[in-house]
Amino acid sequence: MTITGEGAVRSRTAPAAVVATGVTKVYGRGDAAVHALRGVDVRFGTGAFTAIMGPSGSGKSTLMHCLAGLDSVTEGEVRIGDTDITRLGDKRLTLLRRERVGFIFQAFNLLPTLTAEQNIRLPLDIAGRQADQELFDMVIRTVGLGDRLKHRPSQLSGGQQQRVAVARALVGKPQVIFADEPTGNLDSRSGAEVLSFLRTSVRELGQTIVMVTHDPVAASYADRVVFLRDGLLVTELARPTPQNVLDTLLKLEG
Ligand SMILES: Nc1ncnc2c1ncn2[C@@H]1O[C@H](COP(=O)(O)OP(=O)(O)OP(=O)(O)O)[C@@H](O)[C@H]1O
Repeated sequence: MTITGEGAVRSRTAPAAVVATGVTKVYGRGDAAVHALRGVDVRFGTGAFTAIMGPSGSGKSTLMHCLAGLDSVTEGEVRIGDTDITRLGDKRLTLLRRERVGFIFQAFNLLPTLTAEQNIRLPLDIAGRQADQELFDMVIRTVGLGDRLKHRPSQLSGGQQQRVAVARALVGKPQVIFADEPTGNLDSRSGAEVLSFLRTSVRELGQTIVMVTHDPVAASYADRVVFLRDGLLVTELARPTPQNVLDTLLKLEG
């Protein structure tokens, strides 16, 4: 496989932000057991934008939840930086998620009674951390929310709400952001805005992003796409385009 392009090279050569080794996940027991992940080895380079794709039921969400410490692994190891998160107790895992990981979900998960600005600052407030004002201002500028900071979520469009959620994930300077179908609830124009913003945060802030998506266009914003089938990582693409992502998916589904 030919790998060219700055982001694609960085995704392979940069020190890893997240590494999964031999990750298996079995839900249930006996006859009812579902082998959602069957031994996944994958690394995500620092400052790279990686998409996880695969047919329905291939294990994308399970993998993301295991990588983010939202679900336990059955076997294997997941490292975020130099921490093996599979060995952490609940308390330290909660702290690690709060301090070192950012999340963006399909449902924007904003608190309706707080303004956009309060939502953006909430994770820092909960962690008792001060926002880095320079970063905060830059994120607000880049995300184009300057005149919307005092609005509540119900007064914002879907695209603006998701941009608030992205800003909220970024201002904590997390080691990695996990995004689960971040454009799943958006029309294509708003989706493109959110994805461009994610790309900018990778390019300009060196943010590491791991995104699960069904959408070949969304995946084409990433530096690299890894593909799952039946709980195994089967192939990957560097410098993805909507067309080569779609072709790869069709092959996997065929
Ligand atoms: N809590 C659970 N209990 C039992 N089985 C589960 C659970 N969560 C997921 N699974 C099963 O694990 C497999 C992988 O599911 P997962 O949601 O990770 O796939 P996915 O690739 O994200 O799917 P989709 O694209 O449809 O969202 C599926 O067979 C699913 O039915």
